[in-house]
Amino acid sequence: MNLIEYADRDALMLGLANKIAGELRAALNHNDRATFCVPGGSTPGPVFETLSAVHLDWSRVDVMLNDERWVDETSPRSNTALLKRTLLKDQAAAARMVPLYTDRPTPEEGLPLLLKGVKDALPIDVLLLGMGTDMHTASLFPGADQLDLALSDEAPELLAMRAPGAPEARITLSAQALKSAIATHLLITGDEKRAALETARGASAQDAPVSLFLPEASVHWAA
Ligand SMILES: O=C1O[C@H](COP(=O)(O)O)[C@@H](O)[C@H](O)[C@H]1O
Repeated sequence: MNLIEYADRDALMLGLANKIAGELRAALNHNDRATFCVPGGSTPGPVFETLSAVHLDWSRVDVMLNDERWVDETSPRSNTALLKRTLLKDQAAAARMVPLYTDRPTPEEGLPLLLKGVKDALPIDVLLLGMGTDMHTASLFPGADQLDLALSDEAPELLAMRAPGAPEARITLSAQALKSAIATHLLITGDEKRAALETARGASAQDAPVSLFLPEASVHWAA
């Protein structure tokens, strides 16, 4: 694990956005298209805002969420709506979004309609992950109903997920799909998440799903 500590959150968000932009540019130099896989939640907004103004050939970038809450875009909990508001505008409006939500009552019913788009976008070039204080990442939650399958080598690329710590049903990329990434970054802020990171380093993937990604990840932290 490569832990990078920043003087403050502004420096973190700017530094991480610049690093990701460089990695996307490098991927586009070698391939026709690049896949950028991103978290939702409350933390990454400023990174997305900075990236949205960066000049690169966004028309060749596929942007895909790590996971989505099964709510439509009118909900303040929609990761898709967050992404449209903060990243997919300005220069980055030209990027292609890979949907992780469709208007069906449950993720099980929606998943077959989304799977091909996800498969076509894999492997991931640049993976940005978030983490909850419970050490979940994407929607790989400790105690989730399909966690064993999602962490296994037999997992499909996309799974429905329900967990005691998650208020609504979810859809998530499996660990294997996320681990296809060439570059992996974990974005965390605050003392509580820093303490959770230290706990995760010595914990199993069942107890701390984020631990699975730490060996390859650059972890970006500011208080
Ligand atoms: O529910 C989610 O939570 C995590 C962490 O979110 P944060 O609000 O603590 O930043 C996020 O990475 C994930 O994509 C999201 O669905």
